[in-house]
Order: sequence, then C-alpha cells, then structure tokens
Amino acid sequence: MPRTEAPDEDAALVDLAGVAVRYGSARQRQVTALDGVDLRIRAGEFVVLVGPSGCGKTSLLRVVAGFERPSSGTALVRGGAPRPGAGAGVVFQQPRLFPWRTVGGNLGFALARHGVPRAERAGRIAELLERVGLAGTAGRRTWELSGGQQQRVALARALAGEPELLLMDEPFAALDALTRERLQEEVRALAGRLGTTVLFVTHSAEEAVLLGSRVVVMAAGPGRVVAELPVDLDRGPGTDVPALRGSAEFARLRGRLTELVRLPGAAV
Ligand SMILES: Nc1ncnc2c1ncn2[C@@H]1O[C@H](COP(=O)(O)OP(=O)(O)OP(=O)(O)O)[C@@H](O)[C@H]1O
Repeated sequence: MPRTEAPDEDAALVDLAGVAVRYGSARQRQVTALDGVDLRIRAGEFVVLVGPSGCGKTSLLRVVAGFERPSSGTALVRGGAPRPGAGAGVVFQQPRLFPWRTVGGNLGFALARHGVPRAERAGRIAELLERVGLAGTAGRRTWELSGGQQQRVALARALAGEPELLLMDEPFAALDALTRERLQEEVRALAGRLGTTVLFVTHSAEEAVLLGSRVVVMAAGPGRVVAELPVDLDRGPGTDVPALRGSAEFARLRGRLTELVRLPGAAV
C-alpha cells in the first residue's frame, strides 16, 4: 500500500542556511560572530558543537533558541522561525534558578508558563524530579543543593515543556569531574529514552565524542562550520561507559576531533 502520509525522515528539525550574526550597529565596529553557517539537524540526533573560544557556538545556539535573529540567512525550527520558549528547552552553563523559590517552585513556574493547569503541577513536578534523579526534593531551597543538583533542576526545568529540542550550552563545564561524568551519562540516556533532539556546546573533545551522534567543528574569525565528524559508537542502554572511554575506537575519534579543532582554519 502506498504510504501517502509517511513522515519525511530526512526533514530537518533545525535548518540553518547561510546564517550570519553580526553584533553592533553599522556605525559601530561590527563583530561578525557567525558567517555563512549551514546546519541541518534531523529529529533524534545528538549534535555537539566544538570549537575555540569566540567561534560563535553560543551565538549559533541563541539563533536556534530564537534569542537572536540572524543578520542574514535563514533559521528554521520545524519549518518556522524560532521563538524563545516555543519549541526548545535551554540549559546554560550556570543553572540560573530563582533563589527565592523552592525547587518545586522553580519547576512550577516553568510549568505555568507552558500552560500546565495548577492542579496538575505537583504531579508533573514529581515526575520531572524523578526523571533527573532528584525525587523528593521539591520542598528544598535551591541554594541548599550542590552545583550538580542545581544543574539537574535546570535540566528538569528545560524538560518542563516536553521540548522536542534541547539546547545545552556547556552545561557541565562548571561541575567537578565525577558529577560531570554522571550527568553526561544521564543526559545521553534521557535524550535516548525521550527521543529528544539535542544541540550541545562543549570545549571538550572527550565530552563531544561521548555524547554526540555527530560533532560539528567550528572555527573563529568569522565563526563558521569547518568540519563534521560522525560518531558511530554503540551507546545503548547498559553500555559500560568507562570501558567505552578506554576503547581504541573512542581514542581514535577523540584524537581525530582534536586534530580537526587544531586545523589552521579552526584555530583562533
Ligand atoms: N552581545 C554581544 N555583543 C557584541 N559581541 C558579541 C556579543 N556576543 C558575542 N559577541 C562576540 O561574538 C563572537 C562569538 O561569541 P560567542 O559567545 O558566540 O562564541 P563562543 O564560541 O560561544 O565562545 P566561548 O567558547 O568563549 O563561550 C565573539 O567575538 C564575541 O566577543
């Protein structure tokens, strides 16, 4: 039978074409943060952006989040112009929680913004906290939590709107190594389980190879995409992550990525 309504599996969830971002007015000295960026992300991909400081990784994420309009080129998410809060959940390097609200209060605020009725919020808060490994903490003050726990709350808040797309800007950079490793594994597993598409920024080649199904390498001056590295590692449920990190294939991919970031075109 012909499948007339089959979804187009190649359709991009995120589609950037010739995107440039310039900061500063024409009268001032302008900074070209991004120039001619083409990037398509299919639903379910875990795409990691790496590149030297100032190459426009955050600017690119801000365009996809709808916080920044391209100065030229087009940015589409699900075929429309990105709007803040519409389709994407965002996690920043710092958790940015409201210190005067409890953990549950922070999540309740996000749920209210997404139109979840008051009567359903307590149940949804409990579910979200369970999902990020913080069950039973709804009544805690955010400042009583460790940095890693606060970042888990920020992740739960980003998931409050059940986003199809999760944008993460160096979310684990400020955490200690052990907490970072735990959260890396959890985010990868969570995205797989929920089928969430992820665009993740990092400076770490190790983190990029561990998490990404594809790594996009950027260069500075002006910020642009210079290479891509597909990562075909088996990371299904039950993967022995320490063994994976120690494998020859992991070392090969990490080495290749480090080379790509150091290419003359990619250097600052
Ligand atoms: N609001 C702004 N106004 C002016 N220039 C900006 C602004 N935001 C970023 N820039 C400049 O745009 C360029 C790209 O910055 P961006 O933060 O996107 O890079 P990045 O790759 O995320 O850097 P890092 O890895 O250091 O966080 C830099 O030269 C930066 O100084």
